[in-house]
Amino acid sequence: MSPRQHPLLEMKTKNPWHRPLIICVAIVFAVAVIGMVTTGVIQNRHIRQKYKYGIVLDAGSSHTSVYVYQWPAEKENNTGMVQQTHVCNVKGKGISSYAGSPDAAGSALGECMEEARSKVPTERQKETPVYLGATAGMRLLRMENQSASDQVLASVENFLKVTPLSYQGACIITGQEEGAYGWITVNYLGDNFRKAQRTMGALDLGGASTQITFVSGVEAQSPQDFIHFRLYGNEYHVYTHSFLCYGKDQALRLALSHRLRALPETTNSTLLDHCFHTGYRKQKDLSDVYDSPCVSKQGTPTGTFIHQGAGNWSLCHQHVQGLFNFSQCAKRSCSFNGVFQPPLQGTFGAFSAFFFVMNFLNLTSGSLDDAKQRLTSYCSTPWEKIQKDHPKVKEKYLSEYCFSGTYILTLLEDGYNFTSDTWKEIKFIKKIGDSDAGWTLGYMLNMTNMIPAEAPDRPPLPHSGYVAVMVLLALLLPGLLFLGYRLFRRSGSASRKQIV
Ligand SMILES: O=P(O)(O)OP(=O)(O)OP(=O)(O)OC[C@H]1O[C@@H](n2cnc3c(O)ncnc32)[C@H](O)[C@@H]1O
Ligand SMILES: [Ca+2]
Repeated sequence: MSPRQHPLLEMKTKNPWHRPLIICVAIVFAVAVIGMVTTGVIQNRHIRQKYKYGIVLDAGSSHTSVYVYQWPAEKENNTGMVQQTHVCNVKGKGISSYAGSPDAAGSALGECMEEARSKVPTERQKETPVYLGATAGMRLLRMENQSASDQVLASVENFLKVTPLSYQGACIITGQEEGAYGWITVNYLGDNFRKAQRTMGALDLGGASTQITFVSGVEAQSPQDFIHFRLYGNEYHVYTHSFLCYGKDQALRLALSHRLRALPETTNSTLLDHCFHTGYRKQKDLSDVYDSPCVSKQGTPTGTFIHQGAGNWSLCHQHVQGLFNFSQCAKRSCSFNGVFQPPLQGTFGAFSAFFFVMNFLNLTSGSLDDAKQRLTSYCSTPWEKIQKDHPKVKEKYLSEYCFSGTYILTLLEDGYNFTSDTWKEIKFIKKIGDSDAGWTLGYMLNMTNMIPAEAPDRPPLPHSGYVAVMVLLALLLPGLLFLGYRLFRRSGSASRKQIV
């Protein structure tokens, strides 16, 4: 009998797509696939990221900078999310220089505040916090003249209060806070907290103070030099010390005053300075040296002196060493001036003037001995050649690089106890990613509670992993159903064949 004549075999060769059940299953399957793809596309379409913003004013001794930060609105507590998007340097000197005309301190911030505001979308401005932190320049002014310092702070406060932003306050931060926030900044930017990896110490050299901060396993000898942090579920025992008057401008004043002491008290006497280049000669006011609580004086010195360079690094080094007291230490170990410092630990990020000066002198890499040799040759270069080689550099900075470089080497080696071996642990840095190394970011993270003490609980899979697994399973299931159906049919028809 031919297959055409047998009704059962005839049914077997019929096109299965004509069966209503198969058609239904195919339609449902197609709708499910289309639905899945559409949901995936809609769900993952590009959503315009919403950002939050924060502004911090760093009112330093030498100048004020305005920093704008931004971070994704829904990821506030994920570390590494805050980025610096803009910085504006306020024209003129630091706010402490307005002691004689405090009313002008606030309006001096105008241009930069306008620029910073323009970086924040209008609808976010009302909720954008603004903080001003003043550092060593204002600490010195407060020591000298509390009412002048209050008036300067009131002036900046009155100015910032009337901007459309959310003003949160202006204050003089302590040296310890300055050191700790600088340490938080470099480690936040290095993602060391979230990854629970070794932290980096922070070295900050300003105009009026300098800070050293690092994690130490040593028991606290002087509790005031230690801060305890619990960040992201990890404990940090951090040593920090700020040396007021040991920023590079105040150190230069101190050095000049030591040398002036040895001169006869006649006006316009010549001070021969080995930290300045031969050929450098300038008449300066005594008040520029003595007008600071960092410099001891009798009465109010007035008049002028001739500042003349003599370019000799080893003599300059000796003079600079004279600014520190290395002999007295009542604690187990000291940096200088009898200040406790535990043994150095780990790598260090050295920023602000540490970077400006060492970068100019090309000393950011190489050994300590190298640095000394190159500085010896730099300091002995005549002033005329230095000026010719660097016509675009500000004369004040240019004339001071020999002193500043020598001061930095002395502070790091004799002061903080870095050696030829540990020198390589110092990384001279300006920025990490797009953000400047400095205390301002750490300050804002702290004020806005953006680094939680505990790490937030996370689902075991990241979102993308979860979506991939679900899609894979969703595709696999109909496939398996179809395979099962085919197998079922095959075994069904085989048993029917046997019956036939
Ligand atoms: O922290 P405080 O002590 O309050 O001071 P500051 O915040 O004003 O200090 P900075 O780090 O801004 O600058 C440190 C010093 O470096 C100087 N400086 C800035 N840019 C420089 C450059 O390019 N070359 C050399 N020196 C520079 C500046 O005048 C200060 O004396
Ligand atoms: Ca500073």
